[in-house]
Amino acid sequence: MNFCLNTQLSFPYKFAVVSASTGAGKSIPMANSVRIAAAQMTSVNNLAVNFATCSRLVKEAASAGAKLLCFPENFSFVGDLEGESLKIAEPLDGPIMKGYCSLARESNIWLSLGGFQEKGSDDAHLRNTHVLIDDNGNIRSTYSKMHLFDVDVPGGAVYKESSFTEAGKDIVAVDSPFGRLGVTVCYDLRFPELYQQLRFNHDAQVLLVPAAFTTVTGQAHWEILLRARAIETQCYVIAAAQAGKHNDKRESYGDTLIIDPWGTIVGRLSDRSSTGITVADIDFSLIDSVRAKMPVSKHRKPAEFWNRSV
Ligand SMILES: O=C(O)CNC(=O)[C@H](CS)NC(=O)CCC(=O)C(=O)O
Repeated sequence: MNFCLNTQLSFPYKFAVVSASTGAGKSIPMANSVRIAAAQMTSVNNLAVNFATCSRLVKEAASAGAKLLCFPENFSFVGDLEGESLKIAEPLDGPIMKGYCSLARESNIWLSLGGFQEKGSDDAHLRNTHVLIDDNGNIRSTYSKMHLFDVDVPGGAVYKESSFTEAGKDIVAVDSPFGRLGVTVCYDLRFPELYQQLRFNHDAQVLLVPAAFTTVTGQAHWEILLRARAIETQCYVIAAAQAGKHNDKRESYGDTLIIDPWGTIVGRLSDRSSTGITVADIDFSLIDSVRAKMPVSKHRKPAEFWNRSV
């Protein structure tokens, strides 16, 4: 086993990051860290095709030593026509989710499924639900997207997510081998208060932001927003993205990113429109050192400070 030494200069002081390599070119995570991966894909309106893609990416992630693979919003289906998503929406104990639970169990890997079309409270609505599955195939948490994308994208399409989707109301943070995960979806990214809650009231260390950003807004805002969330919360951010043309009407920006708590991009695919994975090690000592050197949790004003009558 040989050791490769790479010194990360992104922090205000030099520190050596030593990662062991197996000699076969595959490094293994440092002592106080764990390997994760984020997937990028172009989901289509075919459940079996998307499941096959996800299965292939799971194998890639597992062979890279990742213990968690994060998939983007709409991983299992992107509708072509109006209402197609509603037709395939299922409950969490339906065949679609059962298939992904088996995939997690058989591959011995945790899966973050960034936006499952979960059957809603009536036939006209679904929930856009982020499902976290452990490596035994058990559902560990579900979070339904809180902020719905009702937006007239400048120079792009008009979206009305609330016309077919019910908004979630619950903030979800869950303990895992990858730290305490703050669970969100896509458009939530634009609402910093959710991430402030996840960090400061729910002790999140790693924020999950699976998405299907439009090409117009992705070009303008995707990386900036993600790096801002990582910096202001001092958390890792794992942002698995839909990429490329889903059909003749819909295209996603892509650019799957993994960002460390200092705001440094530590994972990215070279082609933001390709299908594949990017891998990074969650370094818990980096989270602790960033937070110790810049104790924003001690410096921030309490809620009552802002609500006081002046
Ligand atoms: O369509 C679905 O099934 C799931 N929902 C989505 O993918 C929605 C559109 S309806 N997309 C976004 O939220 C993109 C946000 C975005 O692009 C931004 O915030 O800039």
